[in-house]
Amino acid sequence: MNKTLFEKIWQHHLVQELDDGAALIYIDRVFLHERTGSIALKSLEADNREVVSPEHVFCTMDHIVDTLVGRDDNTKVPSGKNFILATREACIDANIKLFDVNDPQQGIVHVVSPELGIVQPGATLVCPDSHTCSQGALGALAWGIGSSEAEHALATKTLRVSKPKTMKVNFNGQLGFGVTAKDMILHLIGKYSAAGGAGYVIEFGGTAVDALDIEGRLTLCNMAVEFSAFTGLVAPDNKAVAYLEGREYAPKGALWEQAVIFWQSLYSDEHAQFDKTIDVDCADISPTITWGNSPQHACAVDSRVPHAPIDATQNQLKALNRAYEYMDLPAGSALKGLPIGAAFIGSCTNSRISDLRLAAKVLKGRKVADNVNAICVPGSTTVKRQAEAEGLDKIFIAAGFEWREAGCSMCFFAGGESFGYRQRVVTSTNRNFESRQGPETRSHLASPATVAASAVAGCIADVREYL
Ligand SMILES: CC(C)[C@H](C(=O)O)[C@@H](O)C(=O)O
Ligand code: SF4
Repeated sequence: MNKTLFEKIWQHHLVQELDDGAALIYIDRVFLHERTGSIALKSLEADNREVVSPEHVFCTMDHIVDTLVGRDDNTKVPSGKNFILATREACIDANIKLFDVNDPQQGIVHVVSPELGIVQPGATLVCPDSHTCSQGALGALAWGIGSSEAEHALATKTLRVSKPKTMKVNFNGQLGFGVTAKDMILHLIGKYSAAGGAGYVIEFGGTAVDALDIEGRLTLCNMAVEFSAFTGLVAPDNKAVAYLEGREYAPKGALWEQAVIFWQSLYSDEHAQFDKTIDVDCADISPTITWGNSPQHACAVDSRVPHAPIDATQNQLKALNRAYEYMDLPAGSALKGLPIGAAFIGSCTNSRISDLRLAAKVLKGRKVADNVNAICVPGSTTVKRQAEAEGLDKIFIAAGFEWREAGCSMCFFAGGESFGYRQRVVTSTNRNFESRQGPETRSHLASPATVAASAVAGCIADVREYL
């Protein structure tokens, strides 16, 4: 007894302890995408190995696929089409379920998997993509791997894993007005650094996490990897059960009843020991935005770019000076009111229906400022259709947003499109690394509500003034 949720899932999947402290872990599901999945499948084929259990493998076109309306297999990025064609062919050969370019269920892997009930509480799921941690929101052990590990998982349904330490992060109290799951995770990383979770699997809990809906928990877990964690997860509760019921790949009938009973055993026991615990008081969290070139450069939207701490090391000083220079924002600059050139709502962090509803609430009856290139890319075709059924597309378009097809799009320059040289972008994505959204783009990570408010204002804005 007295096990953490992670320990329970680990024990259920332990095939064998290995000599060096690592373990062989059983893998329930593998999800692939055209950027890295095609490489794993091709290499498996070259080695004359087979996908051992194709019914547990899924693949989607999200990273390179174009998101312009009327798209086909052609892409903005040279050679992108080859990835799409190779992925399609490999999935057909291996008999893998593919959510192809114009499939009604296509979308970003971490949006599609929960949406279709492919990820489930207590399961292990891997994908050669770092934001697989998102899917821990449903109480699964889901983590990002490399292409060669994906090959191993495809061929053997197992993976060699070094056991992570355990961390509990409690978000206590209630979220303030205008504060979302995105602000929670940016605040955490801003306070404890982008390396704060290194070596740990993090269970998120506390009253504010209990109060989040599943989509908010997906956003929270999405950025566990930006905290350097092995992955993040949330214990499945009644909301998780209700969320999964009736979804296409969720169990049905008697299997559903059995699954729910099992899922109800998935929580950390009262006296379970974590290697580390962090308590966050939600009263301290404001709408949060990043100012620099790392997700740890996060601060309240109504604050100023921080000065280097007096005890900063030479390396820290160097990194801070680079961030000030790259972002063209000296220490002490106010964030609110800083003019922007673009606004992006999308990505596996914040492109679900609740994100679009929230942004539409801000945009309704308002117009995007002149000179702001505003783009909304729904996370999946299902989200897009749902938004259209609710009339949200009309609100986005009337405000001056471009309304796109689903995919990773401009979260990641690999899609071949960019916001332009040194453009300042307020973005609902998860990475603000240098040139992430195009050559020397200056990305400010924030919630979709803050992105919408900033698009309207033409500068970084405090969403509380727009709700
Ligand atoms: C291309 C892919 C491997 C990459 C990742 O692993 O995260 C991408 O999704 C990203 O967000 O940078
Ligand atoms: S939306 Fe962005 S962060 Fe998410 S998987 Fe795609 S490229 Fe990676």
